[in-house]
Parts: sequence; C-alpha cells; structure tokens
Amino acid sequence: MSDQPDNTSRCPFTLNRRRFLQGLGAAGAGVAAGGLGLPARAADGHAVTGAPVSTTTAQAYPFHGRHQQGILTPRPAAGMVVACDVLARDRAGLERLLRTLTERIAFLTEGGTYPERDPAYPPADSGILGPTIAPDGLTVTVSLGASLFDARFGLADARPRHLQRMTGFPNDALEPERCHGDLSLQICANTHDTTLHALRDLIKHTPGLLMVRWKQEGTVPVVPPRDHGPTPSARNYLGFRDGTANPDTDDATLMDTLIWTGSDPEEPAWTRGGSYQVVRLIRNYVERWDRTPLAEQEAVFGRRKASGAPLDGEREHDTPDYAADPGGRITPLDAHIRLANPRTPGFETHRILRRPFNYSNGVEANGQLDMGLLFIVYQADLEAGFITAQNRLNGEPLEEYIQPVGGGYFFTLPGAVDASDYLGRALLEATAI
Ligand SMILES: C=CC1=C(C)c2cc3[nH]c(cc4nc(cc5[nH]c(cc1n2)c(C)c5CCC(=O)O)C(CCC(=O)O)=C4C)c(C)c3C=C
Ligand SMILES: [Fe+2]
Repeated sequence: MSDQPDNTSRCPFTLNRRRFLQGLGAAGAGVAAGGLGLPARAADGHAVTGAPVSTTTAQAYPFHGRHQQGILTPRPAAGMVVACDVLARDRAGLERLLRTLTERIAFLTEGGTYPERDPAYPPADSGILGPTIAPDGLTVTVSLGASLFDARFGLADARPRHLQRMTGFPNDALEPERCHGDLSLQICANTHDTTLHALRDLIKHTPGLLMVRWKQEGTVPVVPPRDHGPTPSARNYLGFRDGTANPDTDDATLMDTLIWTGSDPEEPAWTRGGSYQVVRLIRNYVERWDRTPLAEQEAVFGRRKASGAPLDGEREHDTPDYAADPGGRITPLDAHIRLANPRTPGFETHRILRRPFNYSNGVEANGQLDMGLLFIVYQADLEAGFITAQNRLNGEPLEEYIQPVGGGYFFTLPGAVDASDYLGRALLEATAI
C-alpha cells in the first residue's frame, strides 16, 4: 500500500475532471486548458512541456585517432571545463583512472543504451537523457596538469617540456579555488544537458580516483544556417566576433607546426600528437563596457563591432595591413588584435588556436553581472604561444574591462588510436619501472 496521503479530493486535476474536460469541444477545451491548467498546445501541436526538438542529436565525432577531439572540432553551443584532483594512490590506480575515462568517453561520444539493473541497486546512469543516449556532438578532451608530474606516480622525468603551474600576470586577480588541477576535462556538445550528463557519468565511474576541484560552464550563441558564404564567427559577451583570425584548422601542416606537439626534439616522445591547453576564466565588466562609446570599443579591439572587420578593412576576414599604418592612426598600436598578433615577419610561430566559450554565473554582491569568457587555447609550445601573447597584452586598454580570475595550464594527451589503446598509455609505458 502507498504511504502517500490521499490528496485526490483536493487536487484540481483529478482523473474525472480531466475526462470531463477532454469531452469538451475543441474551442471549449482550448479555453479550459488556458484557465484550468491542461497542457497548453502551440500551433504546431506540441505541448508546452514537450521536449524542445533538435536536428543534431545524431552528430558524432569518432573517438579514436591520433589526436583527441575537442581541439580542431568546431565549437558547439555548450562547453565546460572541469578541473579535477587525482585521488588515485599509485600507478595502478592512475592506470585504472585513465582506462576508465577512455572507456566511458568512447561510449558517451558514440551513444548507446545503458544496461538495466536490479532495482535494489542504483541505476546504471543518472537517466537525465533517458535510457538511450545520443552522441549530440559530444567531445571530452582529457589533459594533465603539472601537479600530476610530482612524486606520486613516478612521472616527473616525463613531464612535457613547457608544462608548468600557471602564475599570475599583472592584471590577474586569481582565486585559488578556481585555479590549477591534476587533470582537466573539456566537455563540449550541442546541448548543455549532454555535457552535464557526460560529467555525471564520468564522476560516477571514477569513485576514489578523481575529485572535481572547479568547474566552469559556457555557451556559444547559435545562428541560423546561411545560404552562401562562410558562417561568421560567434560573438563574445562584449558583443564582438571572436575567433576570426584563428589559424586555418584545415591546414594539416600548419596544425602540425602550431598545435600538435611532435616537431620539438626536446619534448618527451610520448607527447607526440598532444597539445598544450591553457584555460583562463576572464571576468568581463559588462556594465562599464556597455557605457563605453562605440568608437572606443572598436579602438580597444581594433575591429568593427557589427561586422568584425579590421579597422582598415570592410569584411570580417580581411587582413589588416599594419605596415601601411606604422603610427597607429587607423589601428591603434595598443589595439588588442595588434598587440596579440603584430603580423611582423616571424611572428607566425607564436599563433595560438582559441576555442573560447561565454560564461554567465549569476550576480555579484554589488549587483554586477558575473559574466565573462571561458578562454581556452591550444598550442604546440606554451611559451611561444599563450605566454608570449599574454605578455604582449599586459597593460592593454582592454584590461579596464576584464580581469582573469582563474584557470590553469594543462597538457592534452595524444588520442587513443584504437579500441586496444587508452588515453595516457604512452606516458605510463614511458615511465614504467
Ligand atoms: C593571451 C592571449 C589572449 C587573451 C587572454 C585574449 C583575451 C580576450 N580576447 C577577447 C576578444 C577578442 N580577441 C580577438 C583576437 C585575438 N585575441 C588573441 C589573444 C588573446 N585574447 C589573439 C591571438 C587574437 C587574434 C589576433 C590576430 O591574429 O589578429 C578578437 C578579434 C577577433 C578575432 O580574431 O578573434 C576579439 C574580439 C576577449 C573579450 C578577451 C578576454 C576577455
Ligand atoms: Fe583576444
């Protein structure tokens, strides 16, 4: 017998009452639904509470390959970075963790049905996407922090050459509880729920091995499909198109030079096919920004706000010609894009691949919106890439409107090439005693 109180006499939507209303004519039912709480229906016949429909749930990125997914893969609408502490006590535990992550990510990114369990036990899955999950463009990218290469697991001699603990830059106000980590998970998908589902699955399968340290979720605004021409870059929360001047990810030779570790003979051999990941949580002071004149906003970035074009061009992908403007009359010398990439001979080796998401976390005690950029970049050499760019940007006019508050440096593991491989295998084999 149920231990719930019998509320039927007080409930306004009893079965009998529903049956009565269903017997009304269409017009009468419409009125009644609005007034009495029956599921309201839109013109296309969907109930208000029916699930929103997506056409991209079947989209899948193959998990196995030389490189992990989530780096050259186009940014989807939802992303998050989760930094974790590794709780495993020894190398066997670390191997178990890496094998489990590999096996779970392979399943989650392909999709499938969870096994049914004896109801006396917890279900196999959180169930937030139902018993069968679709891939929904999911990618999970696993990277290691410098702290994992301490004395715990005997990895110290195999640390990637440039991997180090992130240190503060002059404009930083880093919050310790939102910095660093032994391991980062970058989780991206077409919908936010798919990223959260993946995270809960990974946590459920790694008890005693992994603990979340901090997490930042983000989004990218979606645009309608276009009939012709390239899709313009998405906008950040300062209203500017962000990502325009990224290196061409279809150029495999360029990616081998700029993004994938492998060409530097000083790097440990196991790192081949990986990449350095930088994550920065950068607060945007949007109230101040929204009261700044348009001309000043455009001078801060060196680009037009509406089109994303450089100040000396007309279209988003026009190339700025700084050589023709040595004094900075058109594009100020301290404009963000001019500092970040002066486009001088030889500077190509310092280019980075940016893959940021916008974040909105709520409200500060002073009533200001806590919004910003979950800035994620990849490069083959951390010092030649992010650190060089950030040092050039120190003191830029944009700093009046932004403040980095967290993040970390990580090394993204090479991919698992087939079903017999696992993420981190080459590292563990290279350091086997
Ligand atoms: C250290 C590297 C960088 C940080 C930190 C950074 C923060 C940051 N950037 C924007 C907005 C834009 N950035 C743009 C271009 C751009 N930014 C960097 C580097 C960092 N940005 C680079 C290397 C470039 C490309 C420069 C070039 O090659 O021309 C742009 C312009 C459009 C584009 O190319 O993407 C915008 C807009 C914000 C809001 C921000 C911190 C909150
Ligand atoms: Fe930038």
